[in-house]
Amino acid sequence: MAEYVIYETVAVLQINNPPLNVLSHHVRRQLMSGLQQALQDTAVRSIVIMGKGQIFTAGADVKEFGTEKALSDPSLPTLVEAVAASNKPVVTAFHGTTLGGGVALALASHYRLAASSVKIGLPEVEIGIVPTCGVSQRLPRLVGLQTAVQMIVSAQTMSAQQALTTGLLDKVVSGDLLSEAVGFAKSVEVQALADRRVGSRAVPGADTAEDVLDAARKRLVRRSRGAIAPLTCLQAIQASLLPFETGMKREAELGQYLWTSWQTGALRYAFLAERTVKRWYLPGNKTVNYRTAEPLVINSVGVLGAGTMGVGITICLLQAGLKVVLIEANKTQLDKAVTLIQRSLGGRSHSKQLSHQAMQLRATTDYRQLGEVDLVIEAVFEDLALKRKVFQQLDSVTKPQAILATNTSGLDIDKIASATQRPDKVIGTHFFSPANVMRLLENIYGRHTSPETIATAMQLGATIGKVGVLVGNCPGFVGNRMKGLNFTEAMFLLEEGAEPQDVDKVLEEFGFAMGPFRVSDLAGGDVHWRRRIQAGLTTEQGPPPNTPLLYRQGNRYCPLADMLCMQGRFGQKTGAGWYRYESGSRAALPDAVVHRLILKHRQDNGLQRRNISSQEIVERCLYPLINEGFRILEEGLAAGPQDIDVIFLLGFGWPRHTGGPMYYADKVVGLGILLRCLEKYRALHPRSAHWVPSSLLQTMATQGTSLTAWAAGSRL
Ligand SMILES: CCCCCCCCCCCCC[C@H](O)CC(=O)SCCNC(=O)CCNC(=O)[C@H](O)C(C)(C)COP(=O)(O)OP(=O)(O)OC[C@H]1O[C@@H](n2cnc3c(N)ncnc32)[C@H](O)[C@@H]1OP(=O)(O)O
Ligand SMILES: NC(=O)c1ccc[n+]([C@@H]2O[C@H](COP(=O)([O-])OP(=O)(O)OC[C@H]3O[C@@H](n4cnc5c(N)ncnc54)[C@H](O)[C@@H]3O)[C@@H](O)[C@H]2O)c1
Repeated sequence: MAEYVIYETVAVLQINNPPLNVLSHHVRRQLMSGLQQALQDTAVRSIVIMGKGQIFTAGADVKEFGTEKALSDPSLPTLVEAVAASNKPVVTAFHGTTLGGGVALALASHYRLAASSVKIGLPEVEIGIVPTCGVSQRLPRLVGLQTAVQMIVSAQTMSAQQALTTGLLDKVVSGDLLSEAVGFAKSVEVQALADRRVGSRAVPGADTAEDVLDAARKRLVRRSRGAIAPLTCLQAIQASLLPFETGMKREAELGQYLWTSWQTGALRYAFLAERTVKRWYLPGNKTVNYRTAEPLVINSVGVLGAGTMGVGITICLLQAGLKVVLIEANKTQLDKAVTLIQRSLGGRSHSKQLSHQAMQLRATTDYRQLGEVDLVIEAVFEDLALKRKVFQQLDSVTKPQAILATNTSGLDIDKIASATQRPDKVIGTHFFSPANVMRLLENIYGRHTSPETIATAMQLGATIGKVGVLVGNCPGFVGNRMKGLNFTEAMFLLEEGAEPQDVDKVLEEFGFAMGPFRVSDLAGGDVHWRRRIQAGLTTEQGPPPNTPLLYRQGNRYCPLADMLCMQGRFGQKTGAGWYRYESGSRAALPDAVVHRLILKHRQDNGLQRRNISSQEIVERCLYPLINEGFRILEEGLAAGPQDIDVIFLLGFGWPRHTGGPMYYADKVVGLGILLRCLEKYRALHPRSAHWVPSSLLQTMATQGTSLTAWAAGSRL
């Protein structure tokens, strides 16, 4: 709702729609009637618009998008233009987070003032729409093209000081916002409004417009990777160079184009899915959930193993203000890790300038130092016997109530837990590389993991700024189990005629930040090699005795990745993998050694080379992965498709404008087409079981049920 209060000659319209004052239809209706009342009331000489509670407003109600309510009268564009047309000065006063439609209201107003706490942003591009309601036309006129591009195309937020400097704000106040706003409104009641109407101004610095727009266009073409919103938003900003009314028409056209594109649906789904997975429950037992299970308080954490992951995990924990005890068996590695951690926290090692966070780190080779920690995250080599040994040690050195978590990429949580006397306190906390950058935390519960331990791991994720997703225990869990098939098929494509750079290029054009072979080189090919050795698929010397080269454990098998690892080509960490890397550079350069290895492998095994289309590369690399997602839902190892999609959006760089693998299958490909495609490849590749369609998918495709509808009833 919106409240209407008169302060002498000032009418104050206060949005009151907790928690985020979003501009839902009922709020818009009340704002509009309040505005009309103020305009008709002759005693009223100025109007203030502001918000009650934590923030001014998070903008339009995203949950109304795609429903009639979003455009129900008064739509947001109508309300905003009514403010712009006011013949009484309108002052918008904002505080806290102010986003989207809230900025539109402010730009249509004659004056803008804000509390110093304000954070101003235009996240529309992130949900695949143009910031319409005049934002793309008025903002450049107020702050110039460069700043408008940064705010609209890159969704960069602005602080109060920046907003004042750029001219977005007229005043920053530190006292009581309401009284400051009323006082300010009174002070401008006699001012002329003509030059206060932002739409009537020219865009400052228009003479360099083409350079600014060109530079932005070049950057976006490189970075958009199939997402249409950023370039469309840039076109809308470009229209601000036209006369205002012409520009407004162009903005509406471009707004309609994105509003009706499938990508905005996918981006909105991704936004809401990240929030939905926070409301976790145990698949198969809804009584255990985020409301019923109480997390333990965690103040100090032990990290075991100071390698690639241990370092990233430690940085996250320290940045969240937790105390960390870092244990590493190899003293040289430990010292290297401490230097890396201190550097990334902004301090220099061995100097008084260590940041406060870095001071919370204790690094040692002595396990006994873990005696007082509340939780331990183990990140030693991916070896089940070794992990069971260290969990036994942890069981004896840590306090009985401490939680023991493992960062394994896919080993059996129950097997690790059974090495301890406290399997109820053992859980998988699977970070993604680089652990201090990737926002995902895949939490894996075992057969005995208690609700309290699950709640603690989920809370830990939120504390360190990660999005926690709860999944069940199976080889590779959800992420790596599905991703493994993407990599398996990518290697088969090499046997059949492609080069690593061909496959990576197609998947990067599809929208992935990196293709499967570049990702393998980043994470280290040895991690998954250790897993294949653990699974008995290969050995450090090659195929296990009496095992065919191209067929293992009942399935077609490609040994190319093993061959690279046997040569010590683990990727970036060894300077060569599927690509070669010049020293100090992360640029992946095609490598003749790999080309020759693939050629020889084909010749030695009578594998015919053929041309492979981009469409086939997309289908072969993504559809088995999606099919495996359906199997995971069937097995009850994930609560819903959102959980799987968030894992891929935040853990594997799945292109956000396609919503994630399950949404993409459901809304873009179509389950019927997906099923037929799986059946086609099943016939072509009978020795790969991953082409057998999941029965859940078959049921849905034949019954014409959508996955979203299937999942809708299941969330808490
Ligand atoms: C065919 C005809 C075509 C006509 C074409 C054009 C018509 C145009 C008509 C509309 C014009 C719109 C114009 C305007 O420019 C558009 C916008 O304003 S778009 C919205 C912009 N705002 C956002 O994207 C908000 C993003 N939100 C956030 O970044 C964060 O939520 C936050 C505000 C920073 C708060 O963060 P947190 O404190 O961490 O809280 P959560 O994120 O967990 O959120 C809590 C809760 O609130 C829900 N929520 C958040 N924002 C919105 C929102 N804008 N609308 C609705 N709901 C929102 C969130 O989902 C959580 O919900 P829960 O999961 O608890 O149910
Ligand atoms: N690298 C990735 O992309 C990635 C991503 C997610 C999960 N993981 C998992 O995280 C774990 C660690 O992987 P990593 O890439 O950081 O490996 P790594 O080889 O970089 O580091 C492992 C570290 O553990 C140390 N160590 C070994 N045995 C120890 C012991 N008994 N006590 C203390 N320290 C010991 C080693 O000296 C080494 O420094 C593995 O289980 C891996 O599967 C890795």
